[in-house]
Amino acid sequence: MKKVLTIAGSDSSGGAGIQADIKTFSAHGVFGMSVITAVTAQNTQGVFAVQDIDDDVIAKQIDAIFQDIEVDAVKIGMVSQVNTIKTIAAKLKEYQPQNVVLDPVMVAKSGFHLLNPQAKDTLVHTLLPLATIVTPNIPEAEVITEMEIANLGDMEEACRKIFSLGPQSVLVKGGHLAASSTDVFFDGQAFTYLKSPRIHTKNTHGTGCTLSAAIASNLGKGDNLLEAVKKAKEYITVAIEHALSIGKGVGPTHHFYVLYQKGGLIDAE
Ligand SMILES: Nc1ncnc2c1ncn2[C@@H]1O[C@H](COP(=O)(O)OP(=O)(O)O)[C@@H](O)[C@H]1O
Ligand SMILES: Cc1ncc(COP(=O)(O)OP(=O)(O)O)c(N)n1
Repeated sequence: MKKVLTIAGSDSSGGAGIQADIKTFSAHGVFGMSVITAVTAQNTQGVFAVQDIDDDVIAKQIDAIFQDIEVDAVKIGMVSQVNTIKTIAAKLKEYQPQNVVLDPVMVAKSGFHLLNPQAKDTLVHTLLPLATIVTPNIPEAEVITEMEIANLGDMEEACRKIFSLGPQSVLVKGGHLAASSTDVFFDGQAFTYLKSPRIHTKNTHGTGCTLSAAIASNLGKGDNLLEAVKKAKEYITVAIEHALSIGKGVGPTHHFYVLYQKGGLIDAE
């Protein structure tokens, strides 16, 4: 079985962060592991408190996994502090995992800052160059590139600018566009538009986490970058179509547990 690690924050309500990642990994038939960077008190209405985990405990979680288990892909989500980011970057350089998906989480949909604004430059200059793929949403891409993004042409330009910072590829996500939900993928050679119908739902908590965890799962299973991104886009579209009206606010995406079919276990390589 392929083994995929998420390095991210905990969402107590289970819609985003570590919890969304592990659900996504299970739905993809890969074995999920976690390094927790922060604990949030969060629900469908907002984020109410954050406790960052000490750097040495983050480092020891990473060591515990890599010194024992072969890791096929890593997904990185919420990493709020400068020292957290530096610790993770040092460990990635030490263990050299094959596939690194970086979701540069900055602000939750509720408006809460999950990245300390002072840590932005460290994230951009220390973690981005280590990523196989980086997956900013439009507001995050705007912060990284210091440009406004209003349409697909702007998303292409942002992809180029982010690519020049060192990752192997870039996916600018279109969930914050008004009219469509087209994501733009760039691998340094060509642009690919990943289109999906705009789903009219308020329940989109955890969409970015789910998408990046799905990409990591697919890369861990051996897909090339474009295949991994295309399949992940299909997965998130279905997960949003079946999003759950849980709680009083923005409900979470729904994950499908497809491991058991017709009474048997499907091949979960
Ligand atoms: N209403 C929607 N309908 C269809 N796809 C959506 C919708 N909202 C988000 N998505 C998709 O979900 C994925 C995550 O995007 P986005 O919501 O922009 O990320 P984030 O959660 O980081 O803000 C993207 O593939 C995006 O196109
Ligand atoms: C602990 C934690 N990590 C990341 C996020 C952001 O998740 P995202 O998928 O971008 O979805 P929204 O929260 O913005 O709906 C989070 N909220 N919590």
